[in-house]
Amino acid sequence: MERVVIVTGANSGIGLALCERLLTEDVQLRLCLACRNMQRAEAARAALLTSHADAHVDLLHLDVGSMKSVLDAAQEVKTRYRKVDFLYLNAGIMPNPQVNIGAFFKGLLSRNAIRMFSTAEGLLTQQDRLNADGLQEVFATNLFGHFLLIRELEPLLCQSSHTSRVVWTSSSNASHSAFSMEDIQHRNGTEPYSSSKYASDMLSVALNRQKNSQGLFSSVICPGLVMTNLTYGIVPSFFWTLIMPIMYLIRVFTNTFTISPYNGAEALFWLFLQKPESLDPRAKYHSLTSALGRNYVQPQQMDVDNETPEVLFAKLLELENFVKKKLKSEHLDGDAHQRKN
Ligand SMILES: NC(=O)C1=CN([C@@H]2O[C@H](COP(=O)(O)OP(=O)(O)OC[C@H]3O[C@@H](n4cnc5c(N)ncnc54)[C@H](OP(=O)(O)O)[C@@H]3O)[C@@H](O)[C@H]2O)C=CC1
Ligand SMILES: CC(C)=CCC[C@@H](C)[C@H]1CC[C@H]2C3=C(CC[C@]12C)[C@@]1(C)CCC(=O)C[C@@H]1CC3
Repeated sequence: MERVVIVTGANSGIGLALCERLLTEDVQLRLCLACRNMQRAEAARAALLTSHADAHVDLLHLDVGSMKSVLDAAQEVKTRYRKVDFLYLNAGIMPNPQVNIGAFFKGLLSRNAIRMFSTAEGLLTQQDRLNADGLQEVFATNLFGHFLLIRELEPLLCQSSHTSRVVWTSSSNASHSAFSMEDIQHRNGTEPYSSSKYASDMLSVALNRQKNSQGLFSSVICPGLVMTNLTYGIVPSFFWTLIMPIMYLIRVFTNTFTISPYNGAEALFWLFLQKPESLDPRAKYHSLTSALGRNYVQPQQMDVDNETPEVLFAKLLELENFVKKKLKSEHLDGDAHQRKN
């Protein structure tokens, strides 16, 4: 039977590069691009079909930052497919990023310069906002929408007859210190991106603990520093072009400067080829590119303890209940309003 692969945020950057690589590997796949903007999704589909004319590429409307959209999309997936083999949780945002220039120059002169270039630790802050569901937008998009999607697709992902995989596009910028269990949405800080990515690392560990026995395996990757719309939002593209020679020089010292979306998708693609039983549930798989341009994947243990992931999982379940109740009551209010008029 053909394998079903769903990729969120598939219309650009690392997600689109992954789709291209998956079809090159297996043109028999049923590949589903889950995107919030259907025009961009159509364009991505057309681009994929240019190089893989016989491919089966489906489109799914999914705004992973809107809980109603996630529930509707999951319903649609359940009517279309009988199983999901791979669910790539790749959509992500970093709104209003600010680079701390002072910290950058200080870091440049310190012993931690290479670490700073690979993790951006202490360099970046963002300004988040509330979305229409009353959730912090970065948390909702990067983590909670994906959590809800997994929960809704459990009947297709947790089947004893075969294994399914979820793969999180996390980041080296995920940071334990940015995350607080008392403020999982990061309402009060200025590093919502680091917090959401750290939460995805923990959630993956919790999912493995709870769902491996039901045939569901979760993995985490970091694509390295890649030139995409996300990074062009941090520093304009002309600046990246100007400093590109310096970027290739830095690559000599840190192989985390993967730069192209194709290279960045290395770990996502590599995981597609692996048997889930052979993977380490506590590892983050890094896409790396050597100074000579060779792509490879290296696992690194995540900074996650044994208990905290379970606490986060329980908190997310609570929030799921709350959000679903709220959506239901809004729906009933809407119906009553319509009957009145
Ligand atoms: N670039 C980098 O250096 C790094 C990126 N990452 C992660 O890689 C992932 C992919 O990002 P990247 O390719 O770089 O950047 P892009 O901005 O090119 O891709 C992000 C994708 O996510 C989609 N997306 C954003 N919000 C939503 C939403 N609410 N619902 C559905 N789709 C959404 C975007 O759609 P649209 O086109 O409509 O905006 C786009 O397709 C992200 O999770 C990011 O955090 C991690 C480490 C480094
Ligand atoms: C000379 C030079 C390369 C200057 C650029 C300085 C910074 C703008 C970058 C240094 C490390 C980068 C980095 C990211 C963004 C741009 C930097 C801060 C990310 C945070 C992008 C998104 C991620 O998920 C991880 C990246 C880590 C490294």
